[in-house]
Amino acid sequence: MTYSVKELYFTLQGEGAHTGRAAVFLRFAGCNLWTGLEKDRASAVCKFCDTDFVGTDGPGGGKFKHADVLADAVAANWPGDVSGKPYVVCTGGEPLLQLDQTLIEAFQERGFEVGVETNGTMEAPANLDWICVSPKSTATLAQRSGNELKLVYYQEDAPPEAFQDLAFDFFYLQPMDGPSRADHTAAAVEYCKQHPQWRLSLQTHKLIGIP
Ligand SMILES: C[S@@+](CC[C@H](N)C(=O)[O-])C[C@H]1O[C@@H](n2cnc3c(N)ncnc32)[C@H](O)[C@@H]1O
Ligand SMILES: Nc1nc2[nH]cc(C(=O)O)c2c(=O)[nH]1
Ligand code: SF4
Ligand SMILES: [Mg+2]
Repeated sequence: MTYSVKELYFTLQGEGAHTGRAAVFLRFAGCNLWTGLEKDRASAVCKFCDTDFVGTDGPGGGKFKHADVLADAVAANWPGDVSGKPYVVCTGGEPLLQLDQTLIEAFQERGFEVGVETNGTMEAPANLDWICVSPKSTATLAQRSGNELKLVYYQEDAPPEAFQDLAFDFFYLQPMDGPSRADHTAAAVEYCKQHPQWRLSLQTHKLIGIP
């Protein structure tokens, strides 16, 4: 299968339970909840996306005709002279439109742990090492278990109470970025103080200006 990749780069995981961990970010092109075009944002299921996932023109992006070729490109982005377990975060766009067991195995054969950032509308492959689900508005949640549930807050159609009983190890609220980020942050802080099951996830890469 051919994989369409927007960009591929080495950075630190900025969000959630693995915040601060070195990782290769593999951003797949395309999403099932928004076209990625500004003209369609207001009518999309997911209206607050902070990411350009259209096309294959980003750094390290392109079309990869085989899992081994893409896994080699990811491995080439992991520096050879560092200690610790290599980690790849598959994101997008919606990675589960493309990420399959074959590609995950190809990463693992090269020594990588494999994480995913998904909107949860499709079930995740069974061989992933880390599953982060971030539910969106009215979209039906198919992937209802995993390692972390990271809810962008505040979404009128997706309150934390709708997810608090699902089978995840960690529950995070991530303030919605945009013009009202400060208000969303204050509201998330207050919710976490009142409901300690939930922890705050800040987008730390934005705070320090790394990708
Ligand atoms: C761009 S999405 C790609 C992965 C997948 N489509 C998803 O939505 O989880 C990566 C992460 O950024 C979060 N995100 C997107 N837009 C955001 C925003 N405006 N503020 C805070 N987090 C946002 C998503 O909820 C998700 O956890
Ligand atoms: N540094 C960094 N950490 C991230 N964690 C999740 C991200 C994403 O866009 O999926 C992201 C991202 O875009 N950059
Ligand atoms: S589901 Fe994820 S990639 Fe798709 S529009 Fe929403 S935040 Fe962006
Ligand atoms: Mg991002």
